[in-house]
Amino acid sequence: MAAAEGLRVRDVTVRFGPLTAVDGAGLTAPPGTVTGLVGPSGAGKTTLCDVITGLRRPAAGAVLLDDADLTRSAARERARRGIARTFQRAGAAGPATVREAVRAAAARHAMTGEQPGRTARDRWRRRLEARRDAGASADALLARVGIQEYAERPVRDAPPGVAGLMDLARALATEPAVLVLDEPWAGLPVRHARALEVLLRDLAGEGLAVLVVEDEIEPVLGVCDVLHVLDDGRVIAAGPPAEVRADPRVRDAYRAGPRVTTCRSTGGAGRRVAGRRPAPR
Ligand SMILES: Nc1ncnc2c1ncn2[C@@H]1O[C@H](COP(=O)(O)OP(=O)(O)OP(=O)(O)O)[C@@H](O)[C@H]1O
Repeated sequence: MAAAEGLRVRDVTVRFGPLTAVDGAGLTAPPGTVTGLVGPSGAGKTTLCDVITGLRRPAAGAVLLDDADLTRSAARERARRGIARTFQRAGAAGPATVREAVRAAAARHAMTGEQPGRTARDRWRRRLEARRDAGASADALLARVGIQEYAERPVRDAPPGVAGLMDLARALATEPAVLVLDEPWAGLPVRHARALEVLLRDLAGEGLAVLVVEDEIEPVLGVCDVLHVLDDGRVIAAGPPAEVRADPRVRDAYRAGPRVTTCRSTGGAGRRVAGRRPAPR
């Protein structure tokens, strides 16, 4: 069997009408590694994550996981193969508690994920056991991401940072091989932010390929092994975080000032101006 190579994204291009949001971008996120993807607002990071997770079909390029080409696979198939994701605006509506939301993810995974076993009967028995244990799994995951004290709160009342960690717990409930985290530090109090850094390192230590996406370089500087910088849809630098931060092209990209982009909320008809970003210090 081929060695696990993790996630490989090659030459991806996405267009929205006349706008090229992602322009031949590529990156790798190997197992056992925290990989960073940063770039000024509007650079194309979320669109690239959508391509990785199967929510958007690219005009060109490929997404590979180990030796499988997933470019044409549906989002559900990618999730089944172990690609999990959290979103920028996390959380869910409805009356469910934080614990119930995580338990439901664990129960769903118990019934749909791969289970070891020699016979179909063995595998079915394991599924039922895993579903029965989903509550205990949820409690362990909530403790792992550090939000057990919010377990009985309705999801809709969870502060944004807690909702993000709940989404992370739900993603971990699927026992992923690749974890794509879109702005995971948004809204997190300092205590949780530091704990998240440690958790991401631990997850990589357990063999996961972690891809963490942020606008700014600073939040990911201490946690990533490799950093990619996206600007105007192109990867302009990749390598060790400190070297990438010092790269003049990266400093220029962050200094470039407001970026005029096509506005999502108007279906591409309007324009918006992204805020000025401070250059990395
Ligand atoms: N559905 C869409 N229709 C039209 N334009 C879009 C759509 N989605 C994204 N865009 C545009 O594509 C470009 C890249 O957007 P994207 O959200 O991927 O950037 P980003 O780097 O994730 O930005 P942010 O950090 O602000 O989320 C932007 O110009 C954006 O306005």
